[in-house]
Amino acid sequence: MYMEMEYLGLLQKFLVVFVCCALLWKIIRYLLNLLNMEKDPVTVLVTGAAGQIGYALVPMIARGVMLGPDQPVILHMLDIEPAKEALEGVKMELIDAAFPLLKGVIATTDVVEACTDVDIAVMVGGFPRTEGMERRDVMSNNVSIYKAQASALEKHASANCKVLVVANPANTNALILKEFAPSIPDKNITCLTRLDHNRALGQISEKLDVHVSDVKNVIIWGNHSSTQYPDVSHATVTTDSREMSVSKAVSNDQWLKTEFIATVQQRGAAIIRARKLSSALSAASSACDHIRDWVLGTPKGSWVSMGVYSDGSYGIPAGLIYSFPVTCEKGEWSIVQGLKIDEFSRTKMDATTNELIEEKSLAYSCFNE
Ligand SMILES: NC(=O)c1ccc[n+]([C@@H]2O[C@H](COP(=O)([O-])OP(=O)(O)OC[C@H]3O[C@@H](n4cnc5c(N)ncnc54)[C@H](O)[C@@H]3O)[C@@H](O)[C@H]2O)c1
Ligand SMILES: O=C(O)C[C@H](O)C(=O)O
Repeated sequence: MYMEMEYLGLLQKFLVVFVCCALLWKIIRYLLNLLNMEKDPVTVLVTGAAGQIGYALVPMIARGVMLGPDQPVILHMLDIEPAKEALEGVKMELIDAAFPLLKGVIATTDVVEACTDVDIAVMVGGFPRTEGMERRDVMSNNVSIYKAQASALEKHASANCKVLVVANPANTNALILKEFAPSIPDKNITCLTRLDHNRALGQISEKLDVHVSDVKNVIIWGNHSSTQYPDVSHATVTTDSREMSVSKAVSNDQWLKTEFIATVQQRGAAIIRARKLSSALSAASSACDHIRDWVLGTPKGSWVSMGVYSDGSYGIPAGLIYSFPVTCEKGEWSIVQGLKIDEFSRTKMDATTNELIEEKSLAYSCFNE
């Protein structure tokens, strides 16, 4: 009898220990889950946020289109005094949309407040060219805007802040920003040519009547302007699980060398003619593609186009922000090396280089104004 009671007591103790351990394990798993679920928020600055691209872009960022569906974000939106009320309206809408990933919103006209602790800066605000305006006046205005914003980013943004310039002239604005933010690494300053890249994919997919995701490895070389060179000589298309070159699939060199190039080069102008406004939803979506691939990496076997600081690759002078084919891994881009450049491509790449050299010297001539 005594033995039996001792046995029951032991069993009871064992059960209590077992239940406690199970509970403890559940609590540990719950805490681990919590840790895994909640990444630290990334702070994203959008300048010119009250404008058209800004209005399309900020909800995409808040929905996770730019940084992924599990990445919380804090949005900093900057615009100028005349757009202050409209900017407040955008903030109200962001709050009303109740985005689960959106952990905070600042809407401000103060460049220092906007740039503080920013991890990613998307520079959409700038001075547009209006009818009858001289290129020099446009450049001079952009120099003063990008000079001030570069200094604020340099002093107040996160140490490894990644910058994407969208506002035109995008390549040269990015170069100005680089010049006035010397402590931001060259590799962190880029400009948007992904829209042109996506336009080139779109044109090929329409021509071949295939889905756009079946086409890859087009290249935009050079400036985000009508001198850019959309190049399909290394592009491929996959149909019925077979990959073949775009030039073979299209089988119309004349079209590829004339109409296709001109359509991509002039697409921005065609949209302005049609909408009486420049592209906004496609620009915003492409800006998300640019940052997403830069931060999270490009898919294996494919590249994208980014305006980056030239290191002299493919004979493009170092010191220009030029669009190259790049792959991205672990938050770093690298220019795709070793592609064969024929004479036709060389001529086109040089033409857009020359335009960028001219823009650079115009910008530098405004530095001391
Ligand atoms: N790289 C590309 O692929 C691409 C594509 C489309 C448009 N763009 C360019 O993007 C820019 C924006 O286009 P949009 O249609 O949104 O123009 P928009 O005029 O609708 O908006 C621009 C916004 O920038 C603001 N702004 C002006 N100066 C500013 C400053 N100093 N600081 C902060 N904000 C400022 C304006 O108040 C305005 O709200 C233009 O320069 C356009 O040409 C580039
Ligand atoms: O704003 C423009 O001039 C056009 C824009 O850069 C675009 O490519 O759609």
